Amino acid sequence: MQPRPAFDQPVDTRKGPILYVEGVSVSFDGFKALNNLSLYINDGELRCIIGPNGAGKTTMMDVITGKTRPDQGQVYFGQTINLLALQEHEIARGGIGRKFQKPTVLETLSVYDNLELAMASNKGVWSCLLHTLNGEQRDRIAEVLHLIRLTAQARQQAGALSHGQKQWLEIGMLLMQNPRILLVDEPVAGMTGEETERTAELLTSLAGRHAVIVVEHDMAFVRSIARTVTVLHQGSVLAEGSMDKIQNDPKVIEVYLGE
Ligand SMILES: Nc1ncnc2c1ncn2[C@@H]1O[C@H](COP(=O)(O)OP(=O)(O)OP(=O)(O)O)[C@@H](O)[C@H]1O
Repeated sequence: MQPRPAFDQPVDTRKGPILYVEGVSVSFDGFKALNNLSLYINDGELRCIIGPNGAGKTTMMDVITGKTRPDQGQVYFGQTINLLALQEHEIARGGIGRKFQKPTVLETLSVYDNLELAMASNKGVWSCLLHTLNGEQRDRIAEVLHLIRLTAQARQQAGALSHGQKQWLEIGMLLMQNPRILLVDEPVAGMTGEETERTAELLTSLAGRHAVIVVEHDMAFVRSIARTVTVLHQGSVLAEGSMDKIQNDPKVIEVYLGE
């Protein structure tokens, strides 16, 4: 039940970065949603991406995950794996997981069954649920339940979870595939203050074992988790650095005050 590797070579991160986005441009009817965008993410780092509406954040994630093909540029997973040569499902199975804003958990199944299914996304639902798990697989589910703080809810129907818990379950489902990179889109939208705090703890605990790229509008949340922040504007990187550096950057202040 291990995820099928999409690549026949290991991800080469010996130079540091696990993701290279270089000179990427995407046009929609002549409008440049991404304009010569270059961005490097180190293995295991937690990176926050911010930017005003329409800055290109979603388009950037679409390019990394193979949903949108750029007109120009290169995207590499480690030094050798050309993501632009792969299909969306190959990229997902090969180690780049994406969490969309809206949770897609199976509401009538238990939390546990959702995680079990996520471990074997290429098998049928029933063959997976009828299959007996081995010890290693059970350990992995227990480990992920603990990480996402849903051990006590393991046998509950996913539909009965709070909004925040559903978001964590979805992150857990991605973790079952052991991704090297996790892309997380607005993880705390609609969450309570306490859920937001727990999400910050969860995402920071994942960094190190996974590279985590978080796109988020909530600046207080970004401040609470960010080491390095990248600001996108008009499809390019406007500024990059620590939260303090970003907040005092006149270009960034202008873009945000101009909104
Ligand atoms: N399929 C599309 N067809 C035409 N224009 C598009 C398409 N997708 C995105 N755009 C345009 O490209 C620009 C960048 O959009 P994108 O969704 O990447 O920005 P964003 O930074 O994610 O914004 P938001 O914070 O509002 O989600 C926007 O002006 C958007 O209208």
